[in-house]
Amino acid sequence: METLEFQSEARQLLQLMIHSIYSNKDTFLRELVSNASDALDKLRLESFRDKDMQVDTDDLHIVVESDPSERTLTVRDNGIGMTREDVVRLIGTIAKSGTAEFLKQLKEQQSASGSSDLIGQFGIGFYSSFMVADKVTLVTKHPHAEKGVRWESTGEATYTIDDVDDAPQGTSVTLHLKPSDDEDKLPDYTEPAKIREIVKRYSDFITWPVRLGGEDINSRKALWARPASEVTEEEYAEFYRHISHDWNAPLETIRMQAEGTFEYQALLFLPAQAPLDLFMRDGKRGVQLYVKRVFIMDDCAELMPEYLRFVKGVVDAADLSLNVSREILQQDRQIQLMRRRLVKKVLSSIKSLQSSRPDDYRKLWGEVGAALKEGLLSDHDNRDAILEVCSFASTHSDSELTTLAAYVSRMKEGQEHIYYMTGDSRVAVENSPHLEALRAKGYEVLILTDTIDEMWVDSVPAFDGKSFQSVAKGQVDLETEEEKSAAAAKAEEFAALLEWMKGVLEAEVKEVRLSSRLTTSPACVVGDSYDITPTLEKMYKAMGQELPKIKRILELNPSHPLVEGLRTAFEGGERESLTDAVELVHGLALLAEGGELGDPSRFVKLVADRVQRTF
Ligand SMILES: Nc1ncnc2c1ncn2[C@@H]1O[C@H](COP(=O)(O)OP(=O)(O)OP(=O)(O)O)[C@@H](O)[C@H]1O
Repeated sequence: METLEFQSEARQLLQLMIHSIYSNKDTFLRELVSNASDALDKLRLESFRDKDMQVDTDDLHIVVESDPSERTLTVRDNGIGMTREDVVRLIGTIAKSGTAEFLKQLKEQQSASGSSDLIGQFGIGFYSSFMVADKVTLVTKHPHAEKGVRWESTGEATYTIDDVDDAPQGTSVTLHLKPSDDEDKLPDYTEPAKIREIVKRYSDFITWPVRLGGEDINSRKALWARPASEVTEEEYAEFYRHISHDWNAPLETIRMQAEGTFEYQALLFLPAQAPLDLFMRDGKRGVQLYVKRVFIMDDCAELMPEYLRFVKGVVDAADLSLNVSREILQQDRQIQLMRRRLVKKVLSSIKSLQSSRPDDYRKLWGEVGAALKEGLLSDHDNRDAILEVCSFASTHSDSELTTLAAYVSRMKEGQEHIYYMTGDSRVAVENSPHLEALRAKGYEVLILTDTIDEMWVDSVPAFDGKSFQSVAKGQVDLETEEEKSAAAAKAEEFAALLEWMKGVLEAEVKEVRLSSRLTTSPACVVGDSYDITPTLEKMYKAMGQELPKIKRILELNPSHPLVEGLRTAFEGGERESLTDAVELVHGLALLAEGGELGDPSRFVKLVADRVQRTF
């Protein structure tokens, strides 16, 4: 027999369970039944794939047994079981993404209010047994392992692990229950009526029989196969928890049914809270594939595109083979058709949420909007539908986001484009000089600060016939004919200075020109229409991509006294001290947009030098 230590995160979680004041302790049984059900799914699937595997799949089931005199409760399945390595890895450590984050939140919340209700928002799994038991024994056997394994722990720092010669197929988990105690809200879990009640409440839809005293106690009716009118909100919520491990109720339930040549039923959920792994590299997609009520696979990429990875649920197709593989799914035209319909349905559900339950829509957008926007790049067919459900910050309101339709409805007479500016933060964008002329004209500007925004704006041509125009790129055409001819005259006056400045700043900029976007600032830097933005440039560099230096354009405000002064001095023949001044103007323009200076120490020296001369 070996004694091993729990990994430190696992230990923390166990301590939380042992000392849990979480009021709903009944849920431990749901977790055990849910694990058993997954193990049965896995065994059946393996046996389809590996015909030589020596397993008995005739009567796959879950048994719950209690012994009031010993005060034990056992949940047993004849599923896939675990090898010794599995037990150490799966039970001794917590590999689940988001656990560290959960523990951190829990600590913060505990220090704030002393409550631990957050436990209820996290899939707590096997360890939840320690809410009700002071010792847990697990015996398991995997079909590929010669011997079984016996694991035991009191939930303190260590557990023991030992070989077992005669373990049956599958897993049994035996809880040595704490004494029942009404005060501590700890009912007697050895009582059959209590067990029956909990299984009915949480696990009724489990596709495998759950047996108690030789009797099946769950109805096993797949929710998606029952008439919508018969399924209660609670049942949907329980099912959602079972498949998503999200303890919040779903924000929206979507049902779909297709009959005819290719029959399928879908039950999908939109979350009230983003999955913890939404932006993690190995994050999962949430749709499971069933064939005629039989679980086939998790995380089915062929059914839901990546940008909709927050959608959880089940698709049950009637006409596929139980042996269906990912490769087959990828090539199947019917599956592609089905996926297209599922995507359209999800997008239209979000759209109707937007109009019928705007608060819920806003909540959803806040949680998953950044993922949804990825679809603007990857899903050209549905681009318009995605644009319709997008919301953005804008100069119209400090706190409320706007849809594009609302933006368009507020467009000023003569305004042709949807103006936007990308940047690191709202403050940086709002204070940037690029916005000045648009502000003066009363034009609204979208403020785009998500990383993904930098990318989709370049590839999405228009919304409702109005093209997207960056206020920090290209020429911003805001002038009337009169203003244009005045500007042409000004350009003439400044031509020599601009040419000379371009020479001075040759290493930094590709052009110096007069601006139509400035009203109060002396200068700003802008990109050409097809140049990548400084933020994107930084991102590519951070990913290790070598890029040629991207020169931008310096724009001057001809009515600013500083710029006027430059011209006067230039015409007076001044060159040497003007060179420094030109460098300073360029540096100021970079700082004003929240950008980075090429050579900060030189800039500081130039400024210090100027300041000194004022004494
Ligand atoms: N009855 C069982 N049979 C086979 N494997 C099991 C069984 N119970 C647990 N396991 C294995 O142990 C792992 C950890 O279980 P645990 O309940 O802690 O987390 P989980 O089920 O992965 O996630 P969650 O708790 O969020 O549902 C499972 O993923 C599974 O691989």
